[in-house]
Amino acid sequence: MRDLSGPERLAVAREQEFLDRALLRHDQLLVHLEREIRDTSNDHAGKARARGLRQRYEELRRSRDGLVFGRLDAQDGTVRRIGRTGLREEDEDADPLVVDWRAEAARAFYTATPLDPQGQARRRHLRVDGATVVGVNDEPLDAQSAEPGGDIVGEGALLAALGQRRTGQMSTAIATLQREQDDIVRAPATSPLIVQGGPGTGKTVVALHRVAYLLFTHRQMADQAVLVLGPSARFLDYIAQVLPALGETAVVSSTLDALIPGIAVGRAESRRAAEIKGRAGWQPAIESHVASLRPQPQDLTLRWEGESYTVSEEAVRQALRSVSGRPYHHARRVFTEHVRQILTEAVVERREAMLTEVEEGLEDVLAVFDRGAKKSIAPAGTAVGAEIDGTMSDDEVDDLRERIAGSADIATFLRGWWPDLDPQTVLAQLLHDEARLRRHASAAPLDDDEIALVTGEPAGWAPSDVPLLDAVADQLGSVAEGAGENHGTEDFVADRARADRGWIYGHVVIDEAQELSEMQWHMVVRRCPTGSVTAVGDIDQTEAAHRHTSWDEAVRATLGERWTQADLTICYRTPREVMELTGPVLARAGSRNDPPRGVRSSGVSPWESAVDEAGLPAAVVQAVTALGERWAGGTVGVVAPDRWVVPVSKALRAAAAGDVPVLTATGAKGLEWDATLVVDPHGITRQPRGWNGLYVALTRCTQELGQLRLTGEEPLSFLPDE
Ligand SMILES: Nc1ncnc2c1ncn2[C@@H]1O[C@H](COP(=O)(O)OP(=O)(O)OP(=O)(O)O)[C@@H](O)[C@H]1O
Repeated sequence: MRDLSGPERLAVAREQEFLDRALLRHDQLLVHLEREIRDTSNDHAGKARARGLRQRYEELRRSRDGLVFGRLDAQDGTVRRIGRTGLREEDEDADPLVVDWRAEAARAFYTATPLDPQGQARRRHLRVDGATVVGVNDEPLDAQSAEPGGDIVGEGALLAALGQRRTGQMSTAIATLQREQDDIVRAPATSPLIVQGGPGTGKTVVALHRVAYLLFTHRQMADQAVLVLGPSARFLDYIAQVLPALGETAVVSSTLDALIPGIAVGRAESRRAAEIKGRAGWQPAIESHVASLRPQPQDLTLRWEGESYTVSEEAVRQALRSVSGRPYHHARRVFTEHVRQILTEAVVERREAMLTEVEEGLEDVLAVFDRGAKKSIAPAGTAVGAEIDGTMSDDEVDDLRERIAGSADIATFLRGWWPDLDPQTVLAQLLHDEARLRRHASAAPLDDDEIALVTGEPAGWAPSDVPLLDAVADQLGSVAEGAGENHGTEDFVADRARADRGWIYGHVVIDEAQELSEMQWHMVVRRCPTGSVTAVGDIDQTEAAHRHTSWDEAVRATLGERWTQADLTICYRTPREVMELTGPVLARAGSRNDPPRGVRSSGVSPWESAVDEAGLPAAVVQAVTALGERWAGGTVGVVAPDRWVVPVSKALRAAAAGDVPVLTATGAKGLEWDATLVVDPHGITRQPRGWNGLYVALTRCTQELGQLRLTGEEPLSFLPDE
């Protein structure tokens, strides 16, 4: 620990005193909550209350680490402590002991600057180790302290956080969120928001902190859960700690490939196939295909209690028309209701006709009696006449309706005529039948080559089939009534949501959103039709097969004009020395954007060296070993073109060079290490969208970048600007 100056030592002692008090209160509140949970009643209301209390307990328990990390002194002398969660005093009317970082009252902590002090005089960041305050960083917020262009908030604390060794797990940034990030975290969530930012600008940080903020501010979102979509399982692993650390449990995180319960991707695919199958034109094609599978109008003859009843073709047509906008199985349910109603009416009508006949016959008989016996035995209006007056009572009709509704024979007959369908069979029918494909894809026709490629694909599902399956499943709807509606009995809403393809989420967050095809966008919108979506990404890092080079192109087919864009401009991860290399690479990737501005320097120059093919694996082992030693306690990652991944991994394993990941640029998306070794950078550029891939590879390090190129290739650092 460094020596503290006199004033800082005094400040540390004061903050320690406060932290001790806050920790004591924290522990008291936990005990109090435990007692409350134990004492809740066992009825429905009690259980719901206990669920809420347990959630609060969990949030509070996890907030002990980082309980207080900041302090804001207002110009009027008011002092507020900012922490991971809010803590109230015993006296309910008193000001809170600690303000939750997500509360409006904490906002100035992230946004006040000397040029815009928002009534504040000083911001203080606490450096805390366990339960001990080890230092403070103070930042005066008066106009004299203003620096031109100074847009970094709490610079000392931020640089200390950024300079730390990476653990392989992302950590929270609640103490040092920057102004442009905070604006996005707290932006309204009523329509889609797209956040464009270069590598390392904190897009993932912003996305995850936004989830925590939204769940805190809009409690109803916690009942619907929030969906977080990431590019790979490795990436989801990397961010897995952040939301629980922020106290959030109502979150489902997934890749798009794994989002449909029961469907697993079983094969890879060509880029061409992925591009073709990602196009928005599949949506109308699938709608048209599924619509064509509905039964056609015809006379339907049903048997009821030994008699036949025919629902005319015209009546069937009308009933079909009235359900045309609904998903296939849902439409069948409503259609079945119609038919049962028609049958009930027909049975009633026939009964009544029969009863009328019986009554008329009886009257004739009575008349004969009357004439013969000269006396009346059943004058009109007596009990006999009321029972057999040609109409069925309401109770009788209700009973009939119920029996028809419960009739297994009628249900089986209608299911035979309008059968259950499953999404996988229906999609396979479309994909492997050329004539059908041409017919239904007429709105966005595929050319002959494209048709041949799609119909010739092997069995099993590739990633681009998943959104198609989802679209089919959506058009079909669920077979069982009530499925897909947001209810169930599991304790955690996330478990219910995860198991239900049709779940509607309160909010959806997409990381690396630039990779989404149009059909994947459809899949997202289906899960949140209100458009409460935050998508973060960098259009310049796009590697996916689609051809979009702007957000507008990427989302026009699904979001239309209904979205706004926010930008992140400062790179927190990659040191300035490395960012300076990326300008020409970005230009070659076809971007018109400048790389983001690096906020910090690592003081380590990026390096490159050349090696021949045969010697490359050994050279990687040597370089990785050296980097591992230099960044001991941190992490090293290798990014290489496809063809080098296996040989380089083998060489590292054989040399027992530690647990160093060797990934393609695609696999490295969103990840970071203290040091990155980029292997055969020219090889990376020769892959499709290779310059974008190289841009990803170069921007993964927080400290040091090394490159091993093949002998004879130009050093990338000497690339001319284009
Ligand atoms: N305000 C902040 N305080 C502390 N650390 C931050 C802050 N913003 C970003 N970082 C750190 O900077 C690094 C990059 O952030 P992040 O991964 O969110 O960037 P990104 O924009 O998603 O990058 P990429 O496009 O490369 O995936 C991470 O280590 C993150 O913790």
